[in-house]
Amino acid sequence: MRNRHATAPAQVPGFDTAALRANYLVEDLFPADRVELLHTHEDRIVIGGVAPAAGTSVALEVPDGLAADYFLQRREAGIVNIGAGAGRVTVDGTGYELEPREVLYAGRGSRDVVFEGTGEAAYYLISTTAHAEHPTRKATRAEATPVSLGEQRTSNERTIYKYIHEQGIRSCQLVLGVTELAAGSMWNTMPAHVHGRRTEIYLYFGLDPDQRVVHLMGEPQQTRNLIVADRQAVISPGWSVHCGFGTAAYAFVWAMGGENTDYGDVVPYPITELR
Ligand SMILES: O=C(O)C(=O)C[C@H](O)C(=O)CO
Ligand SMILES: [Zn+2]
Repeated sequence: MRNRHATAPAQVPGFDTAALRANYLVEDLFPADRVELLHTHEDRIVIGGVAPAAGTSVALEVPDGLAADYFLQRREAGIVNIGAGAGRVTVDGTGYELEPREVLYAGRGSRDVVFEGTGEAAYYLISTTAHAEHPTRKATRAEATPVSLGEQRTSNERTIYKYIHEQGIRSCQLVLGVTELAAGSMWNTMPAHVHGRRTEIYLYFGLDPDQRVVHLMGEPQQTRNLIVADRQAVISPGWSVHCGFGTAAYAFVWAMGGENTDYGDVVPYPITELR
C-alpha cells in the first residue's frame, strides 16, 4: 500500500509541479491482478482500484500498514464501477451486480470482498475508518439522489448523484457520489468550496486518453493546478478548494471522510474571489 503524509497549506507555495503531483495526485490505480491501494493521512482515507481481466477475480487483501486481520475490520468502504460494462462484487458470499456508475457500500466487519472480472468493469474503492457497523448495501443510479446544478451559460450544467449520504445509504463518515456533466459543460464544482471538517477525493473517469482535466487546488487565495488524466485521483485536504474543467467529456466520483456527513457543510468561494 502506498502512503501519503498530510500536508500544510504553508508548504504549497514551495512545491513545484512534481511535488504538487507527488503529494496530491494519485496515478496508476487500476491494475488487473491486485487491488492497488493508497493510504493518505488526511482523515486516514484509503483509496484503491482494480480492473480484473474477464473470467478472473481479485480479492481485497489487508495490507500490513492497516495492522488489521482483514481490510474492513475497522473500516467501511464505497465501491463504484467506473468501467464501461457491468461488474460483480461479492461481499461475504453475497454477490452484487454493479452496472457502470453504480455504488456498493460495504460496512465495517465485512470479511471477504472479491472483485469479479468481466473485461469491462473497473472498480474504484474508497475507505474511511468506521466505529459502527452499517449494513452492506448497493444503490442503482435510480436509487441515488440527483441534484441538478449549474447552467449551460457558464459551462457547468451538471447532475450530482448522491449515493452514500444522510438521506441515502448510511455510513459512519463516508459520503460519496458521482457527478455527471451535461454535454458541452466542462466546469465542475463552481463555485469552488472548501470544507474544513472533511477531506475529499475526486476520481476522474470517462475521459478520452488524449484529453485532460485541469484541476484547481490550494487555498482559495493562492490556487495551483494539476493536469489530470483519466482514472486519476486528486486528494483535497480540508483547506483546499477543488474544482476543474475538462478538455472533453468526463465524470468523477467524489467522496469525503471526516468529522461530519453533512453534504452542505461547505464554504463556497465565487470565482471572483479565487486567486
Ligand atoms: O460538481 C460538483 O459541484 C460536485 O460534484 C461537488 C462535490 O459534490 C463536492 O465537492 C462535495 O463536497
Ligand atoms: Zn467538496
